[in-house]
Amino acid sequence: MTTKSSKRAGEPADRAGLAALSKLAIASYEDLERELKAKIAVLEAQARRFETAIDNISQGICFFDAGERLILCNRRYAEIYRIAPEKLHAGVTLGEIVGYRLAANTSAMDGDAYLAFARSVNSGTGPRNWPAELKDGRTIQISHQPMPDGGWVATHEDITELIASRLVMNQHVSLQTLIDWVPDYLWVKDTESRFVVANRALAADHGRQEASEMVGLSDFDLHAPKLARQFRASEQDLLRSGQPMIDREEFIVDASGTGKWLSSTKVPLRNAQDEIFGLVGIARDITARKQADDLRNGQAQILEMIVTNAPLEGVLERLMRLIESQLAGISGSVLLLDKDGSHLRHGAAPSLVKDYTDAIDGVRIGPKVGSCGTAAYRREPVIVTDIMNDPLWEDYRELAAPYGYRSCWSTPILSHNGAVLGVFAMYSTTAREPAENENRLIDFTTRIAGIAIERKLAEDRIHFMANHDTLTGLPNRALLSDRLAQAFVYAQRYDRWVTVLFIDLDNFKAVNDTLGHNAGDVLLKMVASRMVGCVSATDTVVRLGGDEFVIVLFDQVSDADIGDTILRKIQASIAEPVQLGEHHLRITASIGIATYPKDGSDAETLLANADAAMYRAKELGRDNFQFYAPEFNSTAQEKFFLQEELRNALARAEFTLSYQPQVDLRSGHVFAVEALIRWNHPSLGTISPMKFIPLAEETGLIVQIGDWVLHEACRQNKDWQDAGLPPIVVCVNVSARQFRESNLISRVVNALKDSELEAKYLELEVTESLIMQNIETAVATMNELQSLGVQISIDDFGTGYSSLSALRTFPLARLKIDKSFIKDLAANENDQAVAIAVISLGQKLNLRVIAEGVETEDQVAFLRKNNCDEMQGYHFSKPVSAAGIVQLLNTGGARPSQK
Ligand SMILES: Nc1nc2c(ncn2[C@@H]2O[C@@H]3COP(=O)(O)O[C@H]4[C@@H](O)[C@H](n5cnc6c(=O)[nH]c(N)nc65)O[C@@H]4COP(=O)(O)O[C@H]3[C@H]2O)c(=O)[nH]1
Repeated sequence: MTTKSSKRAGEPADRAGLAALSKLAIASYEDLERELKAKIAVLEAQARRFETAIDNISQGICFFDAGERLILCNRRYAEIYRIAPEKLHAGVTLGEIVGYRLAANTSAMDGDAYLAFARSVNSGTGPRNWPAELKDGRTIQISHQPMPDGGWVATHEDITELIASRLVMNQHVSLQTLIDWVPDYLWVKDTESRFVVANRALAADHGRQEASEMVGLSDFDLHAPKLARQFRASEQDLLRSGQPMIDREEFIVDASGTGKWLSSTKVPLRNAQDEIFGLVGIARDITARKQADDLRNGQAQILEMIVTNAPLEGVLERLMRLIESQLAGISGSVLLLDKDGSHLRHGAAPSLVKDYTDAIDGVRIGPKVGSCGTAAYRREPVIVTDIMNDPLWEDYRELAAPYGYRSCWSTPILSHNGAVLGVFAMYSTTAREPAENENRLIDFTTRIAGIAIERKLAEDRIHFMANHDTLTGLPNRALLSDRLAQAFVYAQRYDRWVTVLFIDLDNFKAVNDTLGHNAGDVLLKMVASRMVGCVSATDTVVRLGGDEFVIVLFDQVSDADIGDTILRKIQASIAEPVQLGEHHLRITASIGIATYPKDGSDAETLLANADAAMYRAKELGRDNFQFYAPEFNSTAQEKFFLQEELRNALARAEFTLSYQPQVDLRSGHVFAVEALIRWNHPSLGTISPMKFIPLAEETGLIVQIGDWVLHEACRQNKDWQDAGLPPIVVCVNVSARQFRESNLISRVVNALKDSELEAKYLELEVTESLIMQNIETAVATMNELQSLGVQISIDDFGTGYSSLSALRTFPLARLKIDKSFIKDLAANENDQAVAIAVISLGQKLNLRVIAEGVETEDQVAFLRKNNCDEMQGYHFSKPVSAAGIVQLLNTGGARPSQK
């Protein structure tokens, strides 16, 4: 414009100039045009680059002028809204574009609403961002920037996928969060058993801070190779078979070194094509439950051990192992109270160092004896949290120090009635107090240990009782066989002898019967302990039962020593006087001796032979000992033979009665006879009642035999009377067994009835010991007999231990001084004293007294001098036949009975 106006003003002045000017102008124009074209080319290149750039950005972009006309938009904008690009030329209005979008279903709202919204946005001065959700379901993020000239520029970005992936991301994040909250292990593994997903619990227990650190690891990175191989093998099986693994119990050791039991479930993962592409796993820590199960099972197992009498050491050791399996870093120990009640002995401590347990074995209980000795002393738990500082450990610290034991919690083990049986202790190598679960286990353990120990003690007691005599505490017959077997083995090995003494107390029965069982028991205990005192610790004193004892003398060089030493010692110690209440007595023994191997090479034979020797000693007057000789066995055989013969003797009428006269010492008249039985055996000849009456008592035949004697004596007496002889009393011996028979009275009545003898001519002789067996019944029986008119006398008086007060209540006619006191009457002051005492007792009780076994004139003189009423004995007459009595009565004269 400036160039054109200058050319018109200079034309009239210079045509050449004008031409030149024209040339110049043309030249300038061409330059200008060239210049402009160049500039346009540059601009066009820039615009192309701009358009190319705009067209190639991932966002849609559009420029609008103030009149809402499109200045420019890129290809992406057209794509986003699905509008043909040619429609989006410069100048097209926003309203038209909204129309295209409505048609393409790419508008977020209808046309007017959209225009109103766009204008309101554009009325602001600042940029705005919003997501527009198009009707076709996509989401477009729009950034709107108003321009100063009233137009605007906006970018449009299709964020549909982004949102979707964010959603996925969010889901993923929340899933991780979720599984991280789960206290169980959760994981997903690929087909190579590598972790793809893991939760925090799994990661943390395997030493990883973040769950993501587990991704890519395998079990070989977490566990020992063996365990990892197992896991891999089972997972590969699962992946191959497609079979899930449900609740399998697995043991692992985590990164802290703690062992854990897991209950694991693993399930294969399948894709849409049903192909397995991995597995998902969940594992729950069941260590606590497993421990509780183990505890329960262990407890059941231990109780079973207790019930089945497993050795106590085994039970306690199992118990210690059980509690140690429940607690980390704890060693258990049980100490048992020694029999002496003041020391603790090693019971079980499988995890304590042996040198240490040896050192404390036998520790004395007391107020300052570590934890255990003090706990037993105080009978209450003693919790020492630091051995190194606790005053209770002052004297024992050095023992524990080398092994690092720092705390020791001891609890006394008590019996059901509160007696201390031992101490249970838990040792820890850290100085601390027991935790709650440890306290529970202490309770549990002391209870179980108490049951086990008590049971063992009871079993020991039962075993002791089974093998020992309860009264004396001596081994019994059951243990005797064991001891003899041991003794034989020893004797064989070392070429020694074993000697068996069979000991039977003389007249013990009389003590028992007259002084009562308590006195008898005291005597037996005393004798037992005396015998134990006579032998060495390796020998055995056994009570067979009753008053029979056996002593096994081990390790004998020869039996020659025995007679001089031990035998006399035993005899003397048994015979030492004994004070039983008010009674002072002396008991003797008959002893039979048999020696292994010469008298028997097995227990049974040896004992039988010692027994036979003892019988021999009895036969030889008691209070002596006899060495076994083979012929003694014939005595035993003879006894057996006699017993058999005795059974037939009544039927074969082999019994007769002899009668021994009884004489009044003052008048010299026979006033009674004692009926004495005789057995006339066809081949053995006459057998003494001393021999067969005890056999008859043993077998019970005495009842029938005694009945026969009663009938025969009454019949004979009545015969004598019927023959015109002066009436006398017939005395019949009644044995203990007969006296106990409930029908004794009726038998007596029958005998009197059958013989028609008046009751006053019958006297029954009973022994003192017989009455004392059961005083009340005896007195009742005697009263009944007395009411029949039958007299009663006490035979063998002085040998028993009747108390005077009891004697007073007996309905007696006579006392008979035993012939053992009469025998040495002249020389023995003791016997004289007894005889005088019995005579004066009779006088005091208003009873007649008869002395039996009177053989000499001296004895008669003594008895007369001491006012004894009557006598019986060889001095006057031996027992004679019934005919002999007739003769005697006819010649010697008889005086009538006083009754
Ligand atoms: N050394 C000596 N002995 C004399 C003298 N005077 C009599 N004897 C004996 O002493 C025994 C007296 O009888 P026992 O003490 O009742 O002792 C009797 C009695 O306990 C028992 N016995 C005898 N017959 C019977 C009977 O029918 N029934 C019962 N149950 N026992 C009887 O047998 C025992 C022994 O009777 P036997 O051998 O007949 O012995 C009789 C008699 O022969 C004497 O001066 N010196």
